[in-house]
Amino acid sequence: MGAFVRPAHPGLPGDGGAAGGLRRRRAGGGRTRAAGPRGAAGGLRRHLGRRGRARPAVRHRAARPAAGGRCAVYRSGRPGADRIAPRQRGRARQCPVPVRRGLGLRHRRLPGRSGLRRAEAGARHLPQQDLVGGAGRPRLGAGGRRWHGAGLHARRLAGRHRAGHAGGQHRLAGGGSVGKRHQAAFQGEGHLLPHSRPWRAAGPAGRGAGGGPGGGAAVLPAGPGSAALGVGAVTRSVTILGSTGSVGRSTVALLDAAPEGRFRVEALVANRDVARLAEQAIRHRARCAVVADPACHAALQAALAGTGVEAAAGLAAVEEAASRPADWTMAAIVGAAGLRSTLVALGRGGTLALANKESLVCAAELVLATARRGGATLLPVDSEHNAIFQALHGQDPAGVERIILTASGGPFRDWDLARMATATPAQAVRHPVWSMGAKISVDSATMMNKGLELIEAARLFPVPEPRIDVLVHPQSAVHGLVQFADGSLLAQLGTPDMRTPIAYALAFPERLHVDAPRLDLAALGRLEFQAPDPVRFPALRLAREALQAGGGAPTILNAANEVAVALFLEGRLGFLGIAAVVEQTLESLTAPLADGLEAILALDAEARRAATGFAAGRAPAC
Ligand SMILES: NC(=O)C1=CN([C@@H]2O[C@H](COP(=O)(O)OP(=O)(O)OC[C@H]3O[C@@H](n4cnc5c(N)ncnc54)[C@H](OP(=O)(O)O)[C@@H]3O)[C@@H](O)[C@H]2O)C=CC1
Ligand SMILES: CC(=O)[C@@H](O)[C@H](O)COP(=O)(O)O
Ligand SMILES: [Mn+2]
Repeated sequence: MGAFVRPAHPGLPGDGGAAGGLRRRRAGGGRTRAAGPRGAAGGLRRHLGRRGRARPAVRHRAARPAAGGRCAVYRSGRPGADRIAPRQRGRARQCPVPVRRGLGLRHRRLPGRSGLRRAEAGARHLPQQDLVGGAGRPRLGAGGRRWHGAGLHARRLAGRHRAGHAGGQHRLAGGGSVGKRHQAAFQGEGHLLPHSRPWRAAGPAGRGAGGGPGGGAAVLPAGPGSAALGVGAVTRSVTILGSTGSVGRSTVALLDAAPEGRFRVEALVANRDVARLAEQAIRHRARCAVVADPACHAALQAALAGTGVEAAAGLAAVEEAASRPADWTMAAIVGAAGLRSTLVALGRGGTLALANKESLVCAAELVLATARRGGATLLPVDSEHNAIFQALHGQDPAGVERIILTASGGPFRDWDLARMATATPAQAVRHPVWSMGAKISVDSATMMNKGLELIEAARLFPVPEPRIDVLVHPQSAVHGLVQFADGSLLAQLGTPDMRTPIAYALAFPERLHVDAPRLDLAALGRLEFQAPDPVRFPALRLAREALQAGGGAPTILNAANEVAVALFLEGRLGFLGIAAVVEQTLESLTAPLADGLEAILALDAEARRAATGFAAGRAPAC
């Protein structure tokens, strides 16, 4: 179908061949043709079998020594070819917009944020954190309304998970049901269906967007009975999971700016930043404040003594905080460490604003099924997904042809591979546009962030993977685009300030006033777009391949990446080693779609062990 192009990959001494492993395995190391439309995913797919098919256990493959390799790029062979059939792969497409270089726009960073934060959810923490089988398991669905899912998405989920949901009519926001038109138009992963009617305003808090009794659609905009909040006079209760981080603090800043009485804080959760957590909790008179690290409990108790704010610590306390009734919950814990609390919040209904993309990457089906079961409304906060969500607002999904995620290109956008091999943590977290936590900043530097976002988009939106593109856009003014059947391209633009997408989720379907700098297009002058470089940024390809492979591959990808990023930040792995370790881990393990939380966490832990081993086997700082 598509022409097959092989640009030379210079490789590097000690580079683990991050650019070529899966394909090398498939192609036998030689020059080959693309393996048909699904070519890029063939390596993983062959091991995984049909997506979602139950297999007894994780399989290990013997570790192969990685070697520098060459990288394949697939390009669509004819104009519009990748637009025709959902299953065709038109990858790394040439950007139709002329490419220009050299213009930058700096994001006004949040005051007080240091550039280099530790990786809170890194390799060292997560497996030990009692994520598997620990105390306080989420009460998934307990007390929640039953999901009567039988529509397109419901059936797909039920097919992959033996979750026991059956029968009934899957209702969309606005009271409609998933129709044949949707099924015909979207055969992909998408679960966030904008309704063909304009989305409606909020109903009683705590109710899902299911549209009526027995509803409970997961990632839907408001319908009757929706938990979407609006900005009316009623006080809304808010919980922030990860309140001390970059997203958490932007969320608190919106609460600070809101009129008195508009929002009330139920719970705030952090890992170890007692001082900031206590300050936030006291200022907003939170009902409770929780640190995940039990070692910080005494300090938190001391900081909150006499304030009336309840202090708690440990994983069970984090989940208890997430289970408290709140109209709106921000999921902004970094990494898969945020999965359990995200599930707990979704399981009790209400609105969940999702920043924690890793949860969706490692456990999409479970997250979405839990949201449906709980009757929760899931609103995307990640800037690109929020932009696309805005562009989809009121649109008929049948008319959506393609979605485009923009990427800044990160701090190493113009670096060659030899220079990237020398990149330090301090350089990697210095994002050219956004001010963010350390982990996501490194992800931006490798472009794994865009890979995770690709998977996130495929899970959220009714557009299959081949019709999700990534374009490097250094100004980060255009956050996401949707292309429609009539050729229209709708985009959301704004200055790079997370308060804007968070506010959209906080007030949805209305809008809050946000004191973010306005985008000055005349000052900006021009917008540049270019195709990502798959040789210098193999992580994006790995994520696409994991998405195509399905099964447990995205879980493995995410876990290996978290390990590799944490080791990089600790100075124990070179920058190029991040993608190499992820690739080696993906090659070494095969797994079907994990069925249920414990299986997902077991696979996550297995991938972390494998990734740690691969990283240890590399020369220092490679
Ligand atoms: N930053 C951004 O602009 C964007 C971020 N995101 C996503 O949002 C999430 C958060 O990112 P960001 O705010 O940058 O991250 P930060 O590192 O800045 O903040 C992470 C937050 O999570 C807390 N935390 C870390 N580990 C745990 C744990 N095991 N249990 C409970 N709390 C924990 C931290 O607490 P403490 O401070 O005590 O360590 C902190 O509050 C990530 O998934 C990221 O991908 C998505 C889009 C944009
Ligand atoms: C703000 C946000 O959503 C981040 O995910 C951001 O997009 C990261 O920048 P990159 O585009 O460089 O990954
Ligand atoms: Mn993003």
